[in-house]
Amino acid sequence: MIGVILAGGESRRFGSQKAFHMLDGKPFYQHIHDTMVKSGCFEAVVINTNEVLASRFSMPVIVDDSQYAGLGPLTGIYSVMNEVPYESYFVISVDTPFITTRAIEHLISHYQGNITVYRDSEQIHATIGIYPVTLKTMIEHQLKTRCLSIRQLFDEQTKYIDVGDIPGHWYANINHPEDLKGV
Ligand SMILES: Nc1nc2c(ncn2[C@@H]2O[C@H](COP(=O)(O)OP(=O)(O)OP(=O)(O)O)[C@@H](O)[C@H]2O)c(=O)[nH]1
Repeated sequence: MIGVILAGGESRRFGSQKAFHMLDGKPFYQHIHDTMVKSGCFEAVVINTNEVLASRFSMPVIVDDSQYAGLGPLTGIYSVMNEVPYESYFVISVDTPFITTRAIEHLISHYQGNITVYRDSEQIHATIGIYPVTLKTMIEHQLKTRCLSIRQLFDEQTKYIDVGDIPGHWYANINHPEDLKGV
């Protein structure tokens, strides 16, 4: 499985690029990268971003396919599927810096070839999820037709795993600076 850190968004709500926001001496993206590597679950862990941000990372990145630049997370997933062909991809948004190895391992333990994502009582965490490569054609179709919601990929086979299975608020999604308070 390939670990994918999606880090090509605009961070409008946060006010500055979340990927580089420092938390305990490390930028968000580095926290997630270190946790994914530490989990030992991945053949490779890749950062995916847009052309503008690419040079700001301290490690090699996969840049969004220029045909679909600026279209959101689906562009990121599609670009990685193209550049790093593999069976499946564990996708994590860069604004989820508290992810733990336990949470990663738990989701993987439920994966049986269909989309597998976390959810809580209020929302589905589509960007803490596993996506098989078999979706690539459908993702490209969605990009071409500008159906840009990841949820559009979900079907009756999609598996939802409760975040409560793993204690803690490791799934906190940091969209605004205030979201960091009390985590
Ligand atoms: N590679 C890539 N990642 C993206 C793109 N758009 C969003 N993302 C990532 O997808 C995840 C979810 O993004 P959002 O929360 O929807 O948007 P955001 O740009 O981070 O923040 P806002 O501008 O405040 O909506 C984040 O990790 C983003 O970095 C894109 O066009 N390309």
